[in-house]
Amino acid sequence: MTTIEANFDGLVGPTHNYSGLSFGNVASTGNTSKPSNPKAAAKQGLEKMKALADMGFVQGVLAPHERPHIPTLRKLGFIGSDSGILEQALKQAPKLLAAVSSASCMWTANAATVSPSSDTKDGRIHFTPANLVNKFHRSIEHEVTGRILKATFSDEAHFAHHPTLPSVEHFGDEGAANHTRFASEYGGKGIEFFVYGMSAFNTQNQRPQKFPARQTLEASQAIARNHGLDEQQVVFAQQNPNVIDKGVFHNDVIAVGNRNVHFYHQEAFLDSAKMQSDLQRAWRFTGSTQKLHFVEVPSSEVSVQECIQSYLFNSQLLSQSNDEMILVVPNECQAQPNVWGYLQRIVENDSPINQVKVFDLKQSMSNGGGPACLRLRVVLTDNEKNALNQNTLMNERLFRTLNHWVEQHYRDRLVESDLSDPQLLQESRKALDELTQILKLGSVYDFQR
Ligand SMILES: NCCC[C@H](NC(=O)CCC(=O)O)C(=O)O
Repeated sequence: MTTIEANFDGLVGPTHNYSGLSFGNVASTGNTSKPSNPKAAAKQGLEKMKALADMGFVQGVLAPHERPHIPTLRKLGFIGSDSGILEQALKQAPKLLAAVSSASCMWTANAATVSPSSDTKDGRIHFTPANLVNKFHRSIEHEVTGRILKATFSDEAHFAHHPTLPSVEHFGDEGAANHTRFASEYGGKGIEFFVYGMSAFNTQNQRPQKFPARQTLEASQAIARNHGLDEQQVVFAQQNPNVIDKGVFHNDVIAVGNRNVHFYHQEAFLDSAKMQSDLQRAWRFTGSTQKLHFVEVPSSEVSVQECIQSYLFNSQLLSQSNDEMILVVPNECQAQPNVWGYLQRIVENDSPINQVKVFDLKQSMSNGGGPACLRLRVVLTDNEKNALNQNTLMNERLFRTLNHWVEQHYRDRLVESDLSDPQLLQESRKALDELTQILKLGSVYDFQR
């Protein structure tokens, strides 16, 4: 039996736009009100998915959500027809309209935390959709995310779906963006590594001062319990509050792990030495005979600022074979001489990273979402892979179908005032209705129920 790691990328939705909704995410606030190109955004994402599928990786697609989300506007007191509601919302609360129109579910690293079956007590894969409570526009994602995950991984013999944690700051949960798994082989015993921004109940602990800590220790602990993980294989580490204050709003902006490699910045963690010794202890527990590699990038070579601008660590670290790893980076890394120089050296040196592959993801990057933000990792055995919804897996045919679908339904320019256009709502619903047929998801959207 072979066990692999699949990537499920979020397909960019038809309302992708720049509304500056994410305080603490400097790309989001820095690009507020710039015109977006949803068509180009969706195509850039599809190109990455197809390239990974062509390289032999299992690549899945997660559908975007219905936006603008009229049910949320109704909940907040807007009444009447859909087009009347959009018009009133634009007049009375344009920022709210922007929030319920965001295509932010594209960043599926925030969709859920996933624990592979070899880590869990009942031998099933466990999913917990993230409550994303720190940002209103993202806090409305989890219900439909849960439905889409269930429509993709429906077989209860293999897949367990948990409800989200309580939607309050104390249990702020941002999903896999703050979670990494280490294991010598995907199918072996692994370490689940949870990184948090603050402890909610222990107010004496250090916290960021300027920007919010989106993930709490208490949320991570609850997920580890719910997923039935062995205490000895779980490590919790605190993010450095100072880097959160510089704009590292998720840990996956400053660290990435795969199998026996942890690639991270010197300033990523509050206590780097403790992070290393805790991981080493858990690594011994897994019984692995391999070495656990710590590839720490010093501030003298690449600054935190350069990491945030280039998204060096928001890369996908992928195993091409047992001893070859490839790093998938956004082309912003080429524009930063220190970062690009570092990447040249790392592939030449005898580090476990042997190859770098560059993608143009500018549309998503301008909202602070790089290659790693766009994907949710799911470790799968052969049986689990066969049990999931096969219509969501990327191949030549699905790539062609989805490109054609984007061509037909997406606009190539969107500004904030377009969000109240009733035509945009109709276009999006029509597109999504078709998409649920392409991916055979059933009726996952409110407008279909
Ligand atoms: N993992 C990357 C997530 C990026 C996402 N950006 C946004 O939602 C920006 C949306 C806007 O500003 O229009 C966030 O901050 O959660």
